[in-house]
Amino acid sequence: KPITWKTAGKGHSTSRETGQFESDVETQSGKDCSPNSQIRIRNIVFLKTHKTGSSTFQNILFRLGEKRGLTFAFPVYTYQFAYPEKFAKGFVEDLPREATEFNILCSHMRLDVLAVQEVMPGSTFYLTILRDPVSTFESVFTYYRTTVPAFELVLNISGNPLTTFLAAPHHYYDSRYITNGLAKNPMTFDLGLNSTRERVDETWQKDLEKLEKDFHLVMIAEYFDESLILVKELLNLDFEDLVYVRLNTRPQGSRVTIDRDKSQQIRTWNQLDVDLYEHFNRTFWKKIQCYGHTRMKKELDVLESLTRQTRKSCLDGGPVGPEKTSDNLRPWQPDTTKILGYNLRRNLSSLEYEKCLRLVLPELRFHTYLYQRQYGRDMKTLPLD
Ligand SMILES: Nc1ncnc2c1ncn2[C@@H]1O[C@H](COP(=O)(O)OS(=O)(=O)O)[C@@H](OP(=O)(O)O)[C@H]1O
Repeated sequence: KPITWKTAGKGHSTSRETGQFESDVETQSGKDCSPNSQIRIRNIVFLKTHKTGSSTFQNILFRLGEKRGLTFAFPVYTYQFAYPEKFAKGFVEDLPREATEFNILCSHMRLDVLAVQEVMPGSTFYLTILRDPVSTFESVFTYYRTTVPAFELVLNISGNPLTTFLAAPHHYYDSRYITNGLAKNPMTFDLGLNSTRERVDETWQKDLEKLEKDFHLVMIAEYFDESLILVKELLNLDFEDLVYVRLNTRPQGSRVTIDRDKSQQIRTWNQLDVDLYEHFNRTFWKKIQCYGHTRMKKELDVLESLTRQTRKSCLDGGPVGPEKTSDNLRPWQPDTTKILGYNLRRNLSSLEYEKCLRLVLPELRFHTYLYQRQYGRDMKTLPLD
C-alpha cells in the first residue's frame, strides 16, 4: 500500500455525511479513540527520552524520513539539542535551502513545547516513550555513572555503586546542577518538568493534564510492538515501516540485580516518574481498548512475522559486543558498560544490504549520514570556548 504524505493542515473538517474524518491533529488531541484512518501525517516530533528504547524508535523515524524524502530538524551541533538545556529554537540547524518546513524532529532534547512549536509546523504529531521507572533508572545509572555528577560521587566508594547511591541519594544529588537532571526522575526531567519535587502535588496533576494535551501518543517500552501498531494507525504507516531490531541493548551481565528493596528505593526516589508511567500506562491501555484487542492481536501477528523474517534475512545472528562488530556498525560505547550491536549477513544483494544496513545502523552514524545527505556537507564542529 503506497503512502501519500500530505500535510494535514489546520481546520480540516469532519465529513459527517461519509462518516470519514479528516480532522486536523489538534482536534484529535486528548481523545481516547482517534478516528483518523483518512489522514496522512507528514510532521512528527518524537521526544527521545533517555534509556527507554527511544533509539529503536528513532531508527524507525530515520528510515521513514529518508524513504519519504522528509526534512529533519537536526541540532546545530552534535547529536542533541544542547541537552540538558531546555529546548530553544536557536539549537536547531537552519532549514535546507530547498525545504519550506521541517517534518521530523527526533533527537535528544529537554522539552519546551512552546519552543518546539516555534520550529515545527502546526500540523505536527507529538510522540514520546516511557519505560518502567525502575528499569529506566537502573539503565540510566549504569550508562551515565561517570557523566552525571550525582552518580560520579559514588564511584570511588567501595561496594555496589547503585546500593550506595540509593542508601542516601540526597547526599549525592544537588538539584541546583542541571547536569544532575538524569539522576532523579529522568523521564520527568526530559519532559521539561520540575523533576526535583519529592512527591506528587497539585501542580503535578496540572503537568500531567498538559502532557495529555500536548502528546498524541505516549508509547510504553514494555509494550513496544503494541505501541508501534498504535503509531501505524496514527500516522497511517505500513508494516514494513515498523520492522526493527532492538538497539542500544546491554549484555545481561552488566545489569544490576534489582531486588524488592532496591526496587522500592528506586520508586521512592523517582516518585514522579512512577506516577508519570502509571498515568500514561493507563491511558495507553484505554487506547488499546479503543483500538480493539482482537484487531490488535491480528496486527501484532503480522508485525511479528515480518520482523522475524527481516531479522532472519538481514542479521548474522543476535546482538554482539563491540569487539565482534565491524567499525561502522559499532554503537557508541560508554566506559561503564558494553553496548551491543549487530553484524549483517554476508552475500546480501546491494539492495538488501542498503535496507539491512539502516536497520542496524547506530544512532550517531545514521544521524551523521542523514545530516550529510540533507545539507550536502559534514556536521559543524562544536566551537571550543
Ligand atoms: N524495542 C524495545 N523495547 C524495550 N526496550 C528496548 C527496546 N529497544 C531497546 N530497548 C532498551 O532500551 C534501552 C536503551 O534505551 P535508549 O535507546 O532510549 O537509550 S539512549 O538514551 O538513547 O542512550 C536499553 O535498555 P538496557 O538494556 O536496560 O540498558 C535497551 O535494551
